[in-house]
Amino acid sequence: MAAEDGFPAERLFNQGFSYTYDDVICLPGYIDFSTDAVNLRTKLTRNIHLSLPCVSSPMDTVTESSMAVAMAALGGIGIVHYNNQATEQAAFIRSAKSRHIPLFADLIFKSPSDSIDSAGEFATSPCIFVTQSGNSKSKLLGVVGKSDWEKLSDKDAPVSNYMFESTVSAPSSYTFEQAATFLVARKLDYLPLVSERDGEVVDVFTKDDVERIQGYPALGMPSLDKDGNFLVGAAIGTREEDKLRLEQLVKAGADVVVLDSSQGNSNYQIEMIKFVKNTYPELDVIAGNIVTSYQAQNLIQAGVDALRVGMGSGSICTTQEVCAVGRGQATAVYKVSSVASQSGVPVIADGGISKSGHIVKALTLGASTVMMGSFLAGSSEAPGAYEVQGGRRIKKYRGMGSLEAMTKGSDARYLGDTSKLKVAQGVVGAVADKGSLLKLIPYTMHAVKQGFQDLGASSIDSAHKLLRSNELRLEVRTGAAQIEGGVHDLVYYEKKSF
Ligand SMILES: NC(=O)C1=CN([C@@H]2O[C@H](COP(=O)(O)OP(=O)(O)OC[C@H]3O[C@@H](n4cnc5c(N)ncnc54)[C@H](O)[C@@H]3O)[C@@H](O)[C@H]2O)C=CC1
Ligand SMILES: O=c1[nH]c(=O)c2[nH+]cn([C@@H]3O[C@H](COP(=O)(O)O)[C@@H](O)[C@H]3O)c2[nH]1
Ligand SMILES: [K+]
Repeated sequence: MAAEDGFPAERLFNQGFSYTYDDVICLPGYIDFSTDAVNLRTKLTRNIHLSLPCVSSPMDTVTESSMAVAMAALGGIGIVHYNNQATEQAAFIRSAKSRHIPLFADLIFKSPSDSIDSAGEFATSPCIFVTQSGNSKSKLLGVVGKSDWEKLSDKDAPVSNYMFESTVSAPSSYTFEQAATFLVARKLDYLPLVSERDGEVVDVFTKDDVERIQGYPALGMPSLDKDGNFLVGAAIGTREEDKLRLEQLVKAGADVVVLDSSQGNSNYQIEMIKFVKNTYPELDVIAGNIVTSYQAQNLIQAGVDALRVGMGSGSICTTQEVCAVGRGQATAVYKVSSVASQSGVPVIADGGISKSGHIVKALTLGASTVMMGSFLAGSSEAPGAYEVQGGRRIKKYRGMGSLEAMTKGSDARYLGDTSKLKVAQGVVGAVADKGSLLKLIPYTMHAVKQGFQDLGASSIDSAHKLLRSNELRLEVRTGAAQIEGGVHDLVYYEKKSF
């Protein structure tokens, strides 16, 4: 029996302090396996398994179709936001479910009689597709490549005059490897991927994409539904109209629904959980957000399949300042998961993740997955374009409770209902460019595996066993210990993570 050292979680988190990830530190355990032997396979909900514990947040600057596709391709999942009309949210889900490759081309369509005004029209795609309707909802007639258009003498001519009609395409069911082989073998610059069902162009795959994706770490096991399509989640609210919204989302193929509120322990959520469970018994429901055991018990009793934990911990959140309600995220995750684990309900640690070490702590303190907003919002798969500010590439990131997001939401959801008083619980800001998720997530997960190895946990389950058996030992870091734990006393340094 080893000498008593450090505190077990149940003692550390019962002293009346609200701790966040940075306040606590895990003491190392015993290593008898390699980093590569660490398996991060986990559960999002009672019935949904993921090969990575990563979830993207339902925010309008984080998760639309490109994010959902990339997250699922990596083995995590994206939750599509609902700050829009139900038809738009359903379209994001349909689009993500129709893809098999983590690409993010923003396709441009023209009808045969349209012309192309400027090279700027090719900004997001190397080619422009021509269909009868001028949108994706009809069969592909031809393609115009940017370099071909630039060589034209009469640029005002309708595209039908010069489009390339016998375009080579591949079925949208192709995997990355199949499509890459096809493109390389035929020496193509780009390859449209076309739905076998109706001939619609689902995506376009370029030579650059092949090279880019081949330069990233190998994709792990993707998150797929029973038909082999990517798993995609969707968020909704708890109002009457959200029931109608949900009907459209389920038709579009949503695999799981998140009831998105800042304080989930309400009659509105409990009623909605019951409605969803009665109407769609096959659909898993994630409720929240919550931070206490009491809140957890209520939602578990109502029949939730997972709990989303975090109130005011998010990078853009001002809830604790405005409402004086919430909890330090480490305490919240530990307390909720202690109750939820007794009923087999997985916990999603939502908000406050800015480093791989935070992910290690969240999972070690009982969470099965982490949900991230700011960590992912600077990736190329997040919605919106990059801007350059002070020589840095940045992307906009905003809270869903910011005035700006609420105004947009009310316009879309409540058809311009501006009569309600709105008080912000979030801010509008920006985050730094992080490149593609296809690189960011594998490196981050490798760092998490290194943390697990140090702890002596070869899986998320074994980390939870160490926690519950009190073998996991923790301590609170003083302010000085936190400074010591970071980089210090250097005149100059460059921090490059991978
Ligand atoms: N995790 C966090 O710390 C926080 C997250 N947020 C995010 O901001 C967004 C908005 O959050 P909330 O303001 O909590 O949204 P919400 O729509 O759940 O709640 C807004 C207000 O409407 C009320 N309400 C909900 N359903 C109702 C019904 N059926 N009938 C009557 N009243 C009803 C609620 O009680 C609340 O007062 C969400 O995306 C949320 O995730 C906002 C603040 C904190
Ligand atoms: O108090 C809040 N006001 C807001 O406007 C807001 N918008 C999002 N969220 C929550 O923050 C989480 C993302 O946090 P991170 O950027 O730290 O990952 C998200 O997943 C949400 O739980 C909000 N909280
Ligand atoms: K905060």
